[in-house]
Amino acid sequence: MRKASIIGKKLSLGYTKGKVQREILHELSFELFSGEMTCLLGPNGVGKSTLVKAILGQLKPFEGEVLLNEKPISTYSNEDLAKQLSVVLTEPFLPANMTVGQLVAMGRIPHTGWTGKLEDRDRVAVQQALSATKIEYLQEDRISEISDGQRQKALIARALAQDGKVMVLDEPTAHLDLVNRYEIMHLLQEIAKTQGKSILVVTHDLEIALETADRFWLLNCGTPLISGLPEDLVISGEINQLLPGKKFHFSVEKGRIESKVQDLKFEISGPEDLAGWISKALEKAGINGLAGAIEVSREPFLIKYAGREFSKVEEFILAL
Ligand SMILES: Nc1ncnc2c1ncn2[C@@H]1O[C@H](COP(=O)(O)OP(=O)(O)OP(=O)(O)O)[C@@H](O)[C@H]1O
Repeated sequence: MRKASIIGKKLSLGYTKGKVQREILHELSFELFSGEMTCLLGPNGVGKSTLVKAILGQLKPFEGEVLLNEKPISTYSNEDLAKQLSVVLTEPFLPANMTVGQLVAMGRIPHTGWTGKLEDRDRVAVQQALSATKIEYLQEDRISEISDGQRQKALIARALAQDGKVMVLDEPTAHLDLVNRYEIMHLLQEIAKTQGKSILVVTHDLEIALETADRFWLLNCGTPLISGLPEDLVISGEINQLLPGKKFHFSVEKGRIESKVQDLKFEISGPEDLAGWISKALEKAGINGLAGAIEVSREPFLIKYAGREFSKVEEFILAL
């Protein structure tokens, strides 16, 4: 039986300026389950951070309520909230001289108070967090002297040391390279599974989220929040809510976003995956159509066109 740590009930959210209320999100309902990493996706400005603020109890809803472990979030004291919810923000201020170990120990503040005096159980929690994020070896290093990916892991470790059931991360992979982006998202999914946490990640990284997330929340203007397994949303086509324009769609076969008209412009015979890459390169080169068919083979890779053969897409494009 799945357990929801956070439940949103008909939430209407927005901001008040003077006496004017500006509603951003209308009557959203959702459940954030334990043991899962949920990715929240949606276009810029749709209200993802606004929703996160409400989930963290930082923004009072115009209507509806957020329940944390079945109790309205508004009834929790700040101290109790800090024991239940941990947050990793995009660009937090970090004192450069602090070591990774000290940073992670800060996660224990809700348990130790501001004196920061660690008891044995706090030290155990810090070590467990360093070990879960695989950064024990960085414990004595200064945070100004480690890489962006390592710093991100240290921030995740701090949130883990806090030991709440719910972890919320706002774009934790922004500024990271591809390998680090995969690594961080895999790590978060593993933590959700093994430690039974509810992890909510706000991200624009659709392809990595597809690989790693247990669940997607899709947010779009004026529509209810869509929650489901990423695979179900791909199969049903609901994933295209993220690409509302006419230009792009999500290719179910290729598992990535592509231009809708791309494959129609060229007549390419041969393996479909290779044809897709050739078509993409031609389009990028500004070639909108060709008279005659292109033939492509895999081993050896050869493009045949108008009686000539090319072993690289670049040579082919130069010859056109
Ligand atoms: N403190 C605020 N006061 C008033 N309006 C705000 C405030 N914060 C955000 N907004 C407005 O709420 C809307 C949603 O913003 P929000 O930051 O939640 O979007 P987002 O989906 O997180 O965007 P992005 O993907 O660009 O981070 C925007 O129109 C924004 O201008």
